[in-house]
Amino acid sequence: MASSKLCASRTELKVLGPRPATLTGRAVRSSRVQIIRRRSSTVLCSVAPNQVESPAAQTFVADVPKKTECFGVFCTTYDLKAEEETKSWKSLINISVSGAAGMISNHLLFKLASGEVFGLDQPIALKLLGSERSIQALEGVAMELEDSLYPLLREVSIGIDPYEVFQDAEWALLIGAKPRGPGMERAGLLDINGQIFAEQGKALNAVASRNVKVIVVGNPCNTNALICLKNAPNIPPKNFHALTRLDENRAKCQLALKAGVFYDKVSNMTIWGNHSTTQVPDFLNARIDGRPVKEVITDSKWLEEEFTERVQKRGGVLIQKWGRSSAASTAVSIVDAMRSLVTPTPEGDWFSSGVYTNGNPYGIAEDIVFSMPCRSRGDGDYELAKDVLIDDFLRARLKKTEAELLAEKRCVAHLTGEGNAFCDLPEDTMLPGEQ
Ligand SMILES: NC(=O)C1=CN([C@@H]2O[C@H](COP(=O)(O)OP(=O)(O)OC[C@H]3O[C@@H](n4cnc5c(N)ncnc54)[C@H](OP(=O)(O)O)[C@@H]3O)[C@@H](O)[C@H]2O)C=CC1
Ligand SMILES: O=C([O-])CC(=O)C(=O)O
Repeated sequence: MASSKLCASRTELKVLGPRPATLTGRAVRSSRVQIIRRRSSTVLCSVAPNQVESPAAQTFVADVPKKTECFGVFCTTYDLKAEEETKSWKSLINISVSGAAGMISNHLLFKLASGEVFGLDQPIALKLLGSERSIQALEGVAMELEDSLYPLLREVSIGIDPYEVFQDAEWALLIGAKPRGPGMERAGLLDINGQIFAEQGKALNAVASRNVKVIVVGNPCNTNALICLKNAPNIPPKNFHALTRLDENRAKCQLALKAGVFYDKVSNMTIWGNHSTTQVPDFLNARIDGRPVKEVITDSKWLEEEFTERVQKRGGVLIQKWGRSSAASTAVSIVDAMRSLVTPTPEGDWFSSGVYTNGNPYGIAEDIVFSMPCRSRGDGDYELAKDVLIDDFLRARLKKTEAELLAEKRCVAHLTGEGNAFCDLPEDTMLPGEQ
């Protein structure tokens, strides 16, 4: 049962729906209870016993609705067990998405709603986070979701307060972030976006499911994920991921092209390190048709130089051609990343994800978010892959991307609760999409 935080105006409280019913064994849900409109601009929130008040809640003054609201057709009350088709469905899961009015989300939300990640017996609720800047656009997104008539999409709500939108989230897909503009140093981007992810980490810590799985997409995603998890001490750090699956997919495609095979023949593809141009696509451990890549592609110079750089800079080349950054393929890779956590990894294979380093077997520095090879039993959790080779070439590359992440970490110490920031980035390295 989705809970709702009762947030009312000082002068008037208008509940447009019935209170939520808690029926043992029956999945009756009512989103309508979440619609509480206010007439005055000063808002006071009365917090239900199991809920936490947003720090900003008492002082918020704006015309934009702050309260997360169910949208249109998704405000109807329904009983998931009432009809034959839905009787066998699993209980609904809550997915919160930030940057929901952005380009990546515009692909991703429709994939989630279609059942691509969780299957055709898994109803979902989408809780969309926007901002005052994007709230109108977000309504447009919600209208398109309405018009798509997805059977599995049972609830959609929109809001601008992470403390509302992340309530009971079982998945949090953190996509919204300020893009790096002309002349902006990476350090500046780290600080601006880091503040967004510190705030969202606090909100997740306060109101999300204790077992929420968090995938950070907004760049610089590794360090944003580190900031987020440090601000969410009540959620296991292992639950946080930085998206490097797009890089993995890009690397598989390049190897397939070079080997003259279809990309489903490429396995064991690790992206190590940072989602930046220091990332390391690992051709030592990857396989083509079950054979080590180096046996199939004997051109070492191509592997060490051209392949590596192509993957590292793929995003930038795409922006040059397309005039905007990868949105569709990023959305696909988010679906891949989620599916990899909820379905068992095929025997002998693995997938890449930026995860918290805490006792890793590869000699990577601890206490950063570093992309590594992972395997899952399909229960949402993962373990690091064993049987991974590391030679001198790979070790040197790992050290470079590790140094970058350690420097990024020092740059955001003020946001992770580790003292004063000291920003000495080794060089102003780029995001994959930057020129
Ligand atoms: N890890 C990966 O593999 C990849 C990561 N990315 C990253 O994903 C993120 C989103 O990309 P995409 O959807 O294309 O981006 P969009 O430009 O479409 O923006 C997404 C959302 O970010 C928020 N945003 C935009 N501008 C600002 C701003 N000036 N300040 C604060 N927030 C802002 C907005 O949400 P709102 O106003 O609602 O807050 C916006 O809807 C970017 O950081 C991008 O670099 C992209 C591709 C791959
Ligand atoms: O730099 C960006 O915004 C895009 C990006 O991460 C990528 O294409 O990998």
